[in-house]
Amino acid sequence: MGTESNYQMKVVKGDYGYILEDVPHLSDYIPDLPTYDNPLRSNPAYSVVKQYFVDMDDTVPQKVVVHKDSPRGVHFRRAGPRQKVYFSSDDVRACIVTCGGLCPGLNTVIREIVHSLDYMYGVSKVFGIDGGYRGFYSKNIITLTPKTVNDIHKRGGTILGSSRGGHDKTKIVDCIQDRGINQVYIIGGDGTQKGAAVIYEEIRRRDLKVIVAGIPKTIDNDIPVIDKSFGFDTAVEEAQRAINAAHVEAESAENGIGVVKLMGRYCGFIAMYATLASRDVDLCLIPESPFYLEGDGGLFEYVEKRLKENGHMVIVIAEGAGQELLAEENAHAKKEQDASGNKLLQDVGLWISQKIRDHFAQKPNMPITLKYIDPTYMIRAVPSNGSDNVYCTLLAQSCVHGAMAGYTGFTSGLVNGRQTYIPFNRITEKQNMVVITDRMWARLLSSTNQPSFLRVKDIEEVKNEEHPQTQLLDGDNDVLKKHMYETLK
Ligand SMILES: Nc1ncnc2c1ncn2[C@@H]1O[C@H](COP(=O)(O)OP(=O)(O)OP(=O)(O)O)[C@@H](O)[C@H]1O
Ligand SMILES: O=P(O)(O)OC[C@H]1O[C@](O)(CO)[C@@H](O)[C@@H]1O
Ligand SMILES: [Mg+2]
Repeated sequence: MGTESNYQMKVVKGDYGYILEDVPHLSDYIPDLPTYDNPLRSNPAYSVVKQYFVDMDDTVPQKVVVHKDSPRGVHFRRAGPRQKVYFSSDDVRACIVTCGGLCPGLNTVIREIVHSLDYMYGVSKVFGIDGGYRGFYSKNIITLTPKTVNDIHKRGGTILGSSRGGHDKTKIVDCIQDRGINQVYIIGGDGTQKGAAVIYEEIRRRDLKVIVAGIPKTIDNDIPVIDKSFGFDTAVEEAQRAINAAHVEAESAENGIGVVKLMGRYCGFIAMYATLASRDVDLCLIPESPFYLEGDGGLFEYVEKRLKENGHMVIVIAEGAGQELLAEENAHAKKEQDASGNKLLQDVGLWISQKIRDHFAQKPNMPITLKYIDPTYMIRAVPSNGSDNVYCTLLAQSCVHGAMAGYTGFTSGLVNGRQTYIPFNRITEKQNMVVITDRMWARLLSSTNQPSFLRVKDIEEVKNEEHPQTQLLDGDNDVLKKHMYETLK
């Protein structure tokens, strides 16, 4: 058994290759902290529940598919209430901030943090930060009570507002310190969690008894380690409406083509799942799977074939797909970024629609009718559905349990169906992407019957790589990921 630690993570090694990537705790840097009995112990609703409290040694494996001789592998700390807490209810001053793009479920998470703190831990001082990170130092804070947040889960967006950019570590931590805040709940995507890690480091440098806890939010599902992000199911469901409309339009015209653009800046999860859910989609294009238009095995050839076979077709395209083709065509276009430094994309939906129209304009015997639907912001702005509401509730409750128990520098996340605390650096070190040599993409290809657009060179590269086949299925194909990152840069 050995332990290595730094500010961000404590790695505990056990027998048979067991590794616990543990999260920091207040007691790592503040000695002799008082502890208190968890108020849930005397709460009639919970005290009768057998084993309601999580055992200190409970951990959750990152990989559940193992072989006879596999080492036990990486584990994360299991989330949930602990017998002892590191805050008395009256001492807690918590704040919540939402950053980055919108996502269904943000309001549910806010509501559930406020409710969990109050109903489970008797905490009444909870504040909202207005408009993302910059709100810490440029706006007044908002008081949140169970009553004021009671109905917010029925609305899309975030009642706190959100923003990109404006992360000023010193000003943010000064504000936290000046206002006596000791629990900071940060809801946001990969960029937000990077910002949370920076805040946590600064808090630790100043030796403050302040918890920094993240809740991963990303409609794109681009955060690694976790099973999926909240709002994703809602997005897939909402996308069905656009796909249905595209299908109805396409079916009603001779050689009708419906094109639907969905979100997914660097990864095509929404497009892939929306396609699998719909069954009306004939072609799904995602950033991870480069495609080409002309020639054998190209997109035009497939569109023509599909129209001849079926008389109509539906194309779903993720916004980040084909960006390298657009860049080639507009080599002189200015490379723009948003306030957080994210690359601003060109409209691939419009582009592909025009390319298809131009192609068929040269084929007078095959006139087409193409309708382009861009529902991207409509999908992001809806309230979360039932299953996402449950997911948001569990995430928020787990996060509050962890903070009260003194854990800090963590993101609350679902791993293999279990709530866990994940160190920030595991969440921020890379982005989750669709692995096109994985089973899920193969399932999509067999469902749509579209070409894979893989060139012989790509296939050879995968065949020749040193990893055994089973690792490809676990989604760890470094050769293809490297290729994808290079394409997307
Ligand atoms: N490396 C970083 N260090 C500190 N702050 C960061 C970093 N990257 C992003 N941020 C801050 O995090 C906030 C949100 O980042 P961003 O706009 O990239 O959205 P996100 O959290 O990734 O969500 P999404 O991409 O899903 O919309 C912004 O205020 C940004 O300034
Ligand atoms: O226009 P905005 O709000 O900056 O956000 C657009 C981006 O945000 C995301 O929804 C991620 O939050 C991406 O899919 C999209 O590219
Ligand atoms: Mg992001």
